[in-house]
Amino acid sequence: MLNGVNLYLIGMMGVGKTTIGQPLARHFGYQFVDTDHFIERATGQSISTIFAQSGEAIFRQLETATLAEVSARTCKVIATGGGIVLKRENWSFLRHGVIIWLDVPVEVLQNRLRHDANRPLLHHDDLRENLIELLNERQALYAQADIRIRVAQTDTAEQVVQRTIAAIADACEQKRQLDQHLERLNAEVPFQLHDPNKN
Ligand SMILES: Nc1ncnc2c1ncn2[C@@H]1O[C@H](COP(=O)(O)OP(=O)(O)OP(=O)(O)O)[C@@H](O)[C@H]1O
Ligand SMILES: O=C(O)C1=C[C@@H](O)[C@@H](O)[C@H](O)C1
Ligand SMILES: [Mg+2]
Repeated sequence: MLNGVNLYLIGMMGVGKTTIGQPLARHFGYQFVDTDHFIERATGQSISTIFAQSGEAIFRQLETATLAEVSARTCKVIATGGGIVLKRENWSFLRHGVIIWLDVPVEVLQNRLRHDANRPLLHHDDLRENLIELLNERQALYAQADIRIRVAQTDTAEQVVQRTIAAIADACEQKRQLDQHLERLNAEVPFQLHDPNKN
């Protein structure tokens, strides 16, 4: 169905990109890659340590280099870092594949991330405000995805996976129909070259 085209999962910290990406990859017979994990393995440092010792700008450079490397390959489900949408350059890689936004309400994220100490951009003294601020900055960027999956408080990971698979199938079918329609149009109205000898 996908012909090797990569799937990119985008969205805020804690939306479930890593959790959903693994079963999604199994379903399509794809390999799962997580850009955060890739960076941690390549540098031998945790994301928190990279932020603390080298700063966010260096982390973002590593993130873009990682995205470039994995985008050169096919048959991947790629869980991206929550901030991947921030750099325009990253979109040229994301657009190589199908981009899926996992859209989860702030209240749900707040619950999931309450006890998480591994995300350097989270301030636990006012987690809710912090998440709202980040989301305000990024919402319009996430919305550029090809597919938006709205996840409710009660949705299990398995339900989200099944809904995502169905949405990908729909998107592929729409693309197939559009291609077929364009092919028919091309056959009906052949492109005519201008003949300079005819007035
Ligand atoms: N549908 C779900 N229902 C309940 N819990 C979930 C669901 N999806 C993910 N979780 C839980 O939420 C937490 C965050 O999920 P995960 O680490 O997959 O998010 P992420 O998008 O990869 O975050 P990050 O951008 O920080 O890497 C995990 O503890 C995970 O088990
Ligand atoms: O939302 C973000 O900017 C981040 C999300 C995480 O996945 C990591 O990539 C890092 O903590 C930054
Ligand atoms: Mg993750």
